Amino acid sequence: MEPQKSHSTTLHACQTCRRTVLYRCYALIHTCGIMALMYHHVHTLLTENTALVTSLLLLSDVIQAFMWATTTSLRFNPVHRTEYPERYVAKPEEEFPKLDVFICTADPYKEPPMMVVNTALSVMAYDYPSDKISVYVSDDGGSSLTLFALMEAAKFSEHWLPFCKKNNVQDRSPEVYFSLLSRSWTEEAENLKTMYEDLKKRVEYVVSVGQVDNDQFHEVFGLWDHNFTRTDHPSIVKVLLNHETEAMPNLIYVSREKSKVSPHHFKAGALNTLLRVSSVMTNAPIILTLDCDMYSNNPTAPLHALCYLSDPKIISSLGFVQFPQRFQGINRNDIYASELRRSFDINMVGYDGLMGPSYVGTGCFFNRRAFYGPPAKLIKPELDELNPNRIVDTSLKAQDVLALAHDVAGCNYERNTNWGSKIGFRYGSLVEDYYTGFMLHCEGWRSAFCRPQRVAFYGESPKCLADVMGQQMRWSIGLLEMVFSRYSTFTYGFKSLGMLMGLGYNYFTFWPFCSIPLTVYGILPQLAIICGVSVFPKSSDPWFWLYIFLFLGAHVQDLSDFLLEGGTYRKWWNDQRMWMIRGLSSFFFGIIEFTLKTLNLSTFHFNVTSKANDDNEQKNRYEQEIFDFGPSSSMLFLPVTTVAIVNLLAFVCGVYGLIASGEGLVLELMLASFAVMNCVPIYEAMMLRKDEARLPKRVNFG
Ligand SMILES: O=c1ccn([C@@H]2O[C@H](COP(=O)(O)OP(=O)(O)O[C@H]3O[C@H](CO)[C@@H](O)[C@H](O)[C@H]3O)[C@@H](O)[C@H]2O)c(=O)[nH]1
Ligand SMILES: [Mn+2]
Repeated sequence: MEPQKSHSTTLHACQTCRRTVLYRCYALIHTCGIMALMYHHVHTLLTENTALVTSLLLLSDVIQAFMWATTTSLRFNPVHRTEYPERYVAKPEEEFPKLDVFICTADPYKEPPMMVVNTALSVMAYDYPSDKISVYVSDDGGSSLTLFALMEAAKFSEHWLPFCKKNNVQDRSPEVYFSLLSRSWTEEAENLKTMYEDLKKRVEYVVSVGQVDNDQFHEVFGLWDHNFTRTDHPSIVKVLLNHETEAMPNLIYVSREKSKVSPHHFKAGALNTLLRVSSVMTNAPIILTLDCDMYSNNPTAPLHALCYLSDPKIISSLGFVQFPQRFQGINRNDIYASELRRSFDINMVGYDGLMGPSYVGTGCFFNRRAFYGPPAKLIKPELDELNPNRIVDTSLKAQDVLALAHDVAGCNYERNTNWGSKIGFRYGSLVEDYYTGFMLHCEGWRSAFCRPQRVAFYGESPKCLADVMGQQMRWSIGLLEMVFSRYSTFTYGFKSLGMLMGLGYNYFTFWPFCSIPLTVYGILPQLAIICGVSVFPKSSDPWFWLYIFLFLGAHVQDLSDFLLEGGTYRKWWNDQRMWMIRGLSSFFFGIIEFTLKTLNLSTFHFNVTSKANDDNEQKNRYEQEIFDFGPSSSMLFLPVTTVAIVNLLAFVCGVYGLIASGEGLVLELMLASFAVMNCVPIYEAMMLRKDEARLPKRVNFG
């Protein structure tokens, strides 16, 4: 398809990917293949005496077919967009809208305060009028250490921001900038580096002793007395930097009130608090949400987002502009598939051609209005001060403004209001990001996927398998909460979004259910080999070729998606291996945890993923691409190791059978071989390795 002609005034263009036609044709063929397979199963079910096995295979294949349909909806109209920020910059500065940045942190030990500092500094230093930026940091850990670090950051920013702008520095996270040693330093840079290192020492010292010297800053830190705990404390709002006194961004520390008896809704609750506090103080029409590890790597990111968010033709229904999540320090072949290419790139391009990408919790610029009801119907909040269209003309340091800011950060504020249901980030799922984006799309908001050449944000990804599994288990539970909520992607989703986008949203919510086919295909045919019976058609049977075709078709297309969106063959291989491991651990236990949670037998919290990188051995293992099962390998790995062992046994039996009788169970054996190839790192960890990150015997043998 021809690229859209871009006139010199248009700020963005959109182009359909070239693969589209081919993909649509293939979809038709694959659909026929799936229907044939279903016919085959039903026929077998009715005519042969293998009810249990066939039903299990049928169930698995129905789930896989649905999964394939959801993926296919995202291959229906993939698009690539381009922005022209240089045209935006040509505007007079007065026309640049105000920008409120939200940064969430929750635990000073899993999320080191220096990380928060770097993220905050990197966005404060945006190529954007400084006095239009306000950075709000939400600290759910209620930690004086984080506040102390941010006070230091405020002081340092007065040197850092002018330096970046004067020298057109591209890496505006000081940690990144100063770690690039190959530069030839100017004296100015050298001085700043010393200043930064002193700051880092002070912050890290405070973190290591666990408290701030109370005598020195009694006025501020006096709040942290012996009654203060992270789960029980009053609301704190501190203006650390303020552009009324100088041409600097605002920097505001917020720790909402917590009490053990009020629900706080984890990150969604924190974000809603920031929505209100920022409304009261600055009420910028554009909001950027970030996790504390996601520092800015591209100083022009806001301009890219504004190419969409300022376009009068689309703004009335444009809810948000999502940037991909990218991670720093991923090892060469990405052994844990934590780049999540399918989630953060491939699928996004697909959604983008429908209604727009889902919200992924970080690196997203919102239209503030989107949090207050559908495009055509503003839902008024309970206070006039929270109205998204209000123009703020008072000082954010005025007494009444500060008093109200503390009020709206109170833990009982949301009682009997629309917050979390009709207004703001939505409650009820541990994947508050996916859920909120879904609800906004259902209301009629659209979104755009923005992927500038220079990556806009970099974050941390888990560096050991146990952490990856923990994260994905939390997601699985959150996704199941969505499936079984009133606004299920299955029912409400299809009704509100139509067929393609509805299917697209079910792609993720369906993840946990994939543990069923993975378990069945990981055990059943293998047991069949061991017992010497067949579950799949023999190689002389024409149905044999249908299996070959479907397997190859699905895998080759998956690989092609991967390569077309910038992946490599090795990363794809690791990605599909992780899919198997995740399916047998995170998704599997996610279903169990969710069931327990629904029956009130367990409470699963938002366990924050650790971003601290201080374990050198773990770091080394990661860099050498050695699977790290963590020091205390949990039950989580039991299904994976069981499947690995069963497959190895089946493989040996199968090969033996083939040699002994000349004719074997070809499909079953092919499947077992495929699984064995995937399980190599697991065998190594079980049998060959001696280091502390191997799998302990306890997990090997139950
Ligand atoms: O009670 C809480 C719990 C978490 N967070 C913050 O939420 C963010 C995300 O937490 P993290 O542990 O990093 O989760 P991930 O699994 O890495 O995050 C992905 O998945 C989450 C949903 O499960 C989304 O919120 C994230 O944006 C998305 O990157 C962090 O900044 C936390 O500080 C809070 O503010 N309050
Ligand atoms: Mn994260």
